[in-house]
Amino acid sequence: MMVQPLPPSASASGRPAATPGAGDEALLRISHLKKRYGAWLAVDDVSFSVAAGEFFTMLGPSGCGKTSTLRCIAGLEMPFEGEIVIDRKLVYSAAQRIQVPANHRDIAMVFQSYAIWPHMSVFGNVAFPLEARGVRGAELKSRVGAALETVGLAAMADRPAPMLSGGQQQRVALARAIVANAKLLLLDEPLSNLDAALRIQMRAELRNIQRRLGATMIYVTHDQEEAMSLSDRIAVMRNGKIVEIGAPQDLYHRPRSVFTAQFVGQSEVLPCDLPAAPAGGRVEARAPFGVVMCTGVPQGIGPGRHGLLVRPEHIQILPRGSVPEGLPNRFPARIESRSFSGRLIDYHAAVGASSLAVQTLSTSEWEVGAPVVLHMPPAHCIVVEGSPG
Ligand SMILES: Nc1ncnc2c1ncn2[C@@H]1O[C@H](COP(=O)(O)OP(=O)(O)OP(=O)(O)O)[C@@H](O)[C@H]1O
Repeated sequence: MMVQPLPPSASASGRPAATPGAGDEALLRISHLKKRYGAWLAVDDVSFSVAAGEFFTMLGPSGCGKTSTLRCIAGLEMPFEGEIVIDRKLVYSAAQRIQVPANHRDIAMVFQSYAIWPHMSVFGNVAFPLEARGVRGAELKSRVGAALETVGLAAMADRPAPMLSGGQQQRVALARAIVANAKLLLLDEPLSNLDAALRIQMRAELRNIQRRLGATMIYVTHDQEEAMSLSDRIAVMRNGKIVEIGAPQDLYHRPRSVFTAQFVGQSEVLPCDLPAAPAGGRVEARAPFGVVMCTGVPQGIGPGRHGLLVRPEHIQILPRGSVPEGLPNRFPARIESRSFSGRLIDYHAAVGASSLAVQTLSTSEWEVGAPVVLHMPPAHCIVVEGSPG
């Protein structure tokens, strides 16, 4: 293994070393990673593992440290603390003063800008990483052909790179990344320069390619829909730290933190008070408009100020006067606004001094000003850690 000594300023973390042990199946393991630009701490104690064949996404707002973390994995940035292990090889360790150069890590990268070479053909672009490793002749032809086949560009091998659409250029970049069979594919907002329709089409293609190849992908995006549709697991990031890691469904339906609840799904979170700790997975939360029975309570939440999340599609609008007796979480409300978008209608309803977003199928319509009852099923009333700002 080629090892580049770290400069004398790189310090040991003092934490227990996180080297891979016997039976460790993670393809990538990052432990307590920190990266600074001058005085700015861009990556602040980031740790996670990614299994072989997993599609793992770092999601967060602009400037939260996603790209810096990805570039540390690639060896394009020098952290100052922590460890990175790729396929059981220690490629970075502050404690052991190890920094394996980018070209000696078993990775390939796809950038937002595609970074394909305009003076080369499609074939030339995809062949480049193999030629750099000494692959020639029939093997080169067949491996480039297979990569182009995978991304649907086999018929365009001879076309000059500038004579391609944005989506086709992105496919070339993807083919170039997969052609060398690197252990780990790193993708930094690869779809963000494409128009909306093509982005959605490429999402599906990317996921299919990943599944077919069984590739391990680390993906960076600030687009929560993209992250949810592509990923096996998502790390939600904020201010250089990981807030929460989970499967898309879990982060959407059972987020732990106010930040995740708001960022994933773009829902409002209301302040609430828990007078007592949950018992048997149930708790009564005091929201601004009344007491809400919640059964969606993450473990470890205690009494005090928290956030209450009810996704708009989980709130039912019922006519006043015909609400079944004994139905929990019924609140009189008035429709404030409505926005028709074809299959769905987005409402805002005033409940006490609060305004709640409600989304229904357009098969049921309510007029602005209509007096209604909002029903919030307890299983969809989620208490999250932290207080909305
Ligand atoms: N080369 C650099 N020099 C100085 N500061 C940098 C450099 N690169 C990134 N930063 C800063 O580090 C922080 C994290 O940047 P990073 O690019 O990792 O965030 P990001 O989450 O990927 O953002 P985006 O989605 O906008 O790309 C930001 O505040 C950014 O301004």
